Amino acid sequence: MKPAVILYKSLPDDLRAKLDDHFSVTEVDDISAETIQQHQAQFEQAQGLLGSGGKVNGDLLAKMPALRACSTVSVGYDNFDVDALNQRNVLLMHTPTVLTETVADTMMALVLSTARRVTELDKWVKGGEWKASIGPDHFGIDVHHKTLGILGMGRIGLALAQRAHFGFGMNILYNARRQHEEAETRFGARACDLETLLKESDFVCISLPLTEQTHHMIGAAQLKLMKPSAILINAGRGPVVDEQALTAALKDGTIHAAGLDVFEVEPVPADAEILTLPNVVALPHIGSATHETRYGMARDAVDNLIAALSGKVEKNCVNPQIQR
Ligand SMILES: NC(=O)C1=CN([C@@H]2O[C@H](COP(=O)(O)OP(=O)(O)OC[C@H]3O[C@@H](n4cnc5c(N)ncnc54)[C@H](OP(=O)(O)O)[C@@H]3O)[C@@H](O)[C@H]2O)C=CC1
Ligand SMILES: O=CC(=O)O
Repeated sequence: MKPAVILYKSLPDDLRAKLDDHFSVTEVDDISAETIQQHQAQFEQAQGLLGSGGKVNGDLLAKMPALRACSTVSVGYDNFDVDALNQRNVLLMHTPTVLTETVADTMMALVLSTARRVTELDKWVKGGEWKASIGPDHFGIDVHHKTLGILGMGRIGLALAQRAHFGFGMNILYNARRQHEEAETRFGARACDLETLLKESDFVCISLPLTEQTHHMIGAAQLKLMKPSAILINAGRGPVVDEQALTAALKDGTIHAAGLDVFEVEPVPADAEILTLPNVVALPHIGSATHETRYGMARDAVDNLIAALSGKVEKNCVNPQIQR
């Protein structure tokens, strides 16, 4: 008999067929308490769980006693209680690497669109406001040859550094827990403490995971250290930045602008004050959202679950130490 799995994200037809070849699949809309109650027997029997969004914590695990592996269609896994998974010997698989370049492209798009006011001026032109040659009121600021500080010099940070260094001749600063020799030798990146990075960067770019240590790593005190001309880009996770403090800093000129792909609450409420600010470029968490990359992530997530449930994990595992 094929192992039972719960699928809580729709997949392209060919990948769904591959999943069906290996498993007996129950597809659900989400992993809310209501859905679990509706499909109680299937959740109880499931050995695998594949999808993204929604919390996987002790409460859910208690309802899935047969679970052996989770496969998230994302690289970030802050939705998962890894300690609870470890206690139950449940493998957690994720999709690093496949999305790295695409997310770095998105970050560079936020750098350019905030600095050159692309979305603001697009609205202005389409609103019929362009009636004469533009003057300083509509000027932006240069990106090339400025200093770009990266918080989190992992896979995505490195890909961003490559673009900024080779594409735009930028100086690169970074802050991480350990030294990243590749970034230093290939892109001339300089490791520095958070305070120095905030003080010296023209662009502060966040590609950090959300953890207890990174939660609100950027708050009012940190924003005050930044240059008034500086721009904050966040494509890591919303709660790494205190959004209320950021809103205040953008309103009172503590910093110049922000480009945000992620928010403390997602979807960001339509009446959030931060969305009313002209110096904010807001995106709906599209870091990896291209057809090619989203397909690649779904493909990897399916392969990851097959590997995990057949005892053949070689990569993409968050907690390989618990392999039985
Ligand atoms: N907006 C979007 O759509 C997307 C967002 N993301 C987010 O980007 C994050 C990063 O992805 P990726 O680059 O692949 O991950 P990596 O694990 O490769 O990189 C994470 C980096 O963060 C650093 N870091 C972690 N904790 C701390 C800390 N407390 N202080 C300083 N540095 C820290 C790590 O430091 P060290 O190297 O020293 O260990 C590492 O350099 C994901 O976890 C996810 O949250 C990812 C994909 C898409
Ligand atoms: O936010 C997206 C991810 O893959 O993590």
